Amino acid sequence: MRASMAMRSVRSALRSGSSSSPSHFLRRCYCSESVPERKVTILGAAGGIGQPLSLLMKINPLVSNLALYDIAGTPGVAADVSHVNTISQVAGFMGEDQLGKALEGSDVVIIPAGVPRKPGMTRDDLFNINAGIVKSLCIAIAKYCPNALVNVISNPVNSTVPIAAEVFKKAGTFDEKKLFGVTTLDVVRAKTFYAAKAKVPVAEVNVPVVGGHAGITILPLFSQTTPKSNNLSDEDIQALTKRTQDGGTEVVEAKAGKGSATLSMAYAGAIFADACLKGLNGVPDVVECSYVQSSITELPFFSSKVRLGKNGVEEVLGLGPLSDYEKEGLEKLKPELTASIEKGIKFAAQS
Ligand SMILES: NC(=O)C1=CN([C@@H]2O[C@H](COP(=O)(O)OP(=O)(O)OC[C@H]3O[C@@H](n4cnc5c(N)ncnc54)[C@H](O)[C@@H]3O)[C@@H](O)[C@H]2O)C=CC1
Ligand SMILES: O=C([O-])CC(=O)C(=O)O
Repeated sequence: MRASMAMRSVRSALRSGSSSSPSHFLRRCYCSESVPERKVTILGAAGGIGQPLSLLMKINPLVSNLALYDIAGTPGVAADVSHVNTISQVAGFMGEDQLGKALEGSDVVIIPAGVPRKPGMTRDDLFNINAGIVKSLCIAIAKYCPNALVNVISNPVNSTVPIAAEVFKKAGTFDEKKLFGVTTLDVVRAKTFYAAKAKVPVAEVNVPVVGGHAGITILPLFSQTTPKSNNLSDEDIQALTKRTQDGGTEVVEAKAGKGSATLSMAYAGAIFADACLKGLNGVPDVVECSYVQSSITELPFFSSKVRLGKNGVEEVLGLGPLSDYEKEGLEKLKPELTASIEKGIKFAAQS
């Protein structure tokens, strides 16, 4: 009796677009309902994010094939993850000559490849190394799985997504509906910090986070939070905004030279990839924030809520009503975000 109730709730979670519920996400690993075959490839799978993300994708029942690629270390990660008794088949790929095989037939490619920050660095300080890594991986994506949805995690996301777009344009495969910068961790943080401050159940909290993914370009819209709390002052909202903007730095400093967020990022990346898979599978009303090609502001790339569907982005949703504080934050972020976008485009054009 209890088992059949559990299966019913698992099945309804599979159908529903509420991809952000952690309990649904974990319970679904016991589900055997038939869903389309889907291949997910992780590029950078042996890294700090890549390993836990590989595990989380292994327990996602929407995944039938999981390809784990890195320049080193993937045989061990793949062997380890492959012993988890869930339905997906796992294969490890190592080195550039195996990249094509890792990508072939992929529906969703997740890119956490690249170097992370150390204390004192900005995300933009990673540009010189990560821009080239993302570029070369995107050249391979254009060749081997041009129709895949691409989830870019590698920083600086504000620039690496425009780089990916330029690579795909050059290859003639660009589809703006299929390219995403993963900003889910900003949403995850905003929800966590807000729930703790407002003393509301964290699982019920929703906060859109718009703009980009670095410092002041991260703009949480706490005025649109649900459930609404009336016990927070303007100062509280400003402090929550700042903490969300500095969330990455908080982790970088706490790790004291041993990298940046990996576990919470793997969780966030798994939520976003799950939302992409649900959209591909035709689940209605799947909405997540993501950094995409956009016309909701004058900036060519912008993060906002997007509705995901069978072809990727179905609709880029508008910003909704903003408080005066958020309007000010929006204007302040535009010059930095514009410069990061231009830097990415210029790099792709020159290299
Ligand atoms: N979008 C977001 O919210 C977040 C983004 N990040 C970013 O994610 C990236 C990865 O972070 P970590 O996993 O902590 O770093 P890490 O150094 O632990 O792992 C990176 C992995 O990428 C691999 N790699 C390097 N070049 C590669 C290539 N050409 N092809 C395939 N794999 C390659 C490395 O071998 C390594 O295993 C960083 O750029 C970091 O800033 C981190 C946290 C949050
Ligand atoms: O802060 C970093 O370098 C990693 C990152 O993007 C985040 O944790 O949001």
